[in-house]
Amino acid sequence: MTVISTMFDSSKPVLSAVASIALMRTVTNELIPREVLNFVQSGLHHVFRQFNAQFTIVIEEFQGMTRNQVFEAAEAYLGTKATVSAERVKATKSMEHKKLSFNLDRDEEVSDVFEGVSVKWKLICIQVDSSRVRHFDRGSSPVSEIRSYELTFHKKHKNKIIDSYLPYVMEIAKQIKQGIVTLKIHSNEYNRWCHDPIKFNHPMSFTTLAIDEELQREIKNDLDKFVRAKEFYRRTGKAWKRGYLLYGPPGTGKSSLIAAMANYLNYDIYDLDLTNVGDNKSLKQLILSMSNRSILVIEDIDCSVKLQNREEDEEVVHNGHNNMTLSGLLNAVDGLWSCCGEEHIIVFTTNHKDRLDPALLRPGRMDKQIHLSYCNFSAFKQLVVNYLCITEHELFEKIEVLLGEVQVTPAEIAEVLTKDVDATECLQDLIKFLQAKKMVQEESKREENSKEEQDLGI
Ligand SMILES: Nc1ncnc2c1ncn2[C@@H]1O[C@H](COP(=O)(O)OP(=O)(O)OP(=O)(O)O)[C@@H](O)[C@H]1O
Ligand SMILES: [Mg+2]
Repeated sequence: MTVISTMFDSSKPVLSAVASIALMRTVTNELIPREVLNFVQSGLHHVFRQFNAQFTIVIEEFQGMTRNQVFEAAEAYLGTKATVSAERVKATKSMEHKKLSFNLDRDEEVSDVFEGVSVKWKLICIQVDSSRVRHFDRGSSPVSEIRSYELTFHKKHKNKIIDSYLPYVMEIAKQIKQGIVTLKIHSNEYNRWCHDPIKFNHPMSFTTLAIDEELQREIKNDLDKFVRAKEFYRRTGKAWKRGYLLYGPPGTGKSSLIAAMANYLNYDIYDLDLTNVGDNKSLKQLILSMSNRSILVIEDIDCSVKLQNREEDEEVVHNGHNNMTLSGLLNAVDGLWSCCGEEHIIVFTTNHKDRLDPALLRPGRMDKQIHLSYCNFSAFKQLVVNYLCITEHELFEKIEVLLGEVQVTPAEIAEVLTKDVDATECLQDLIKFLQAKKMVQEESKREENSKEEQDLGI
């Protein structure tokens, strides 16, 4: 008994351990058969090897004064796991977030499995004298604890964890962040963006947008490719931006498509009113102050300021208070994109593509030109789902024929479909509306033809 108490004498841990091992060896060598001893020893050896085979990555919250992005990502990612496997979590919700979020509490552990590999996360918090802490939390108040995550796993999976798991955590965190942050729409007040952007609550999405199915698929694929192409843009030295020109008659869904794009990508919108911009320098400032992952929208580019005629650029174009030029616009846009800012989409809209200066349409400037046209049957069916909640009706056949003969915008159809609560009555009204429109369009076509014939002297 005396020996055992010496063994655990904490003042002499090394000597005690050596003494106890020697004693145990003597005792066991005499009492336990050699084979059993070998077996036990190899088992213990295996256990120790297993124990030592753990590898730990420490992810500190701050790198100097800036917050470590890996820590932020881990925090968001583990928030989704915490309620499942931790025993104590913290719940938070701020004004700008839609949902509750959960975080690990101090010293809590969460396990995770990635492609068959088990890992363990632990939040370590060390209390420190706040006067000695050199970094600040987001609200700029001194923090009194240093936080870090420890990510532990078997050594043999080191490459997989570093090359695949951590990038996966970063990606998931990004998606989570997108899901909880509400979108904003910024508008310019003369030469600067308003301080208080408005919450962007437009319900339009690619599910409710009534455009041709094929076109919709094409646009979504294009956006997906753009978002995934960071590496491509970096490798090719191109700025990570994409320009869209949306053109078509009023009421065909250009603004609705912009809303659907913003909701799809979770990008803020910067709605730039060019008539409100003083000069080229202010325009450049406005574009430079946009945040990453956002859509710059310039609606009705053909009529917002007098930019159509490039020759006039040589002189300054005066539009009331506006001293802005087309070259100014193009330079601001290209200048920004070639040096700073990431994941920017710019959308110009117009009802009259033919009135635009070719410089605006040059390849590389507008990467994609999207024609939003009159309503076809596939777009009509989407509108009916939106407004009447039906997918089939006996009157559809008749409407399909009429839609092939009449130029009608989704906005016009939407208006008719909201007039009545009864689906059949709405569709009957729509048929009447389309028939009347058909007559008017045929009449004006006849007039046009006879005018042409007169001009040609037939
Ligand atoms: N393709 C569409 N899908 C669903 N709704 C549409 C569509 N097009 C138009 N609408 C309906 O019509 C309204 C007006 O459409 P929107 O403002 O998108 O047209 P626009 O092409 O931007 O017109 P403008 O050229 O006058 O700016 C929308 O609020 C929406 O209710
Ligand atoms: Mg519009």
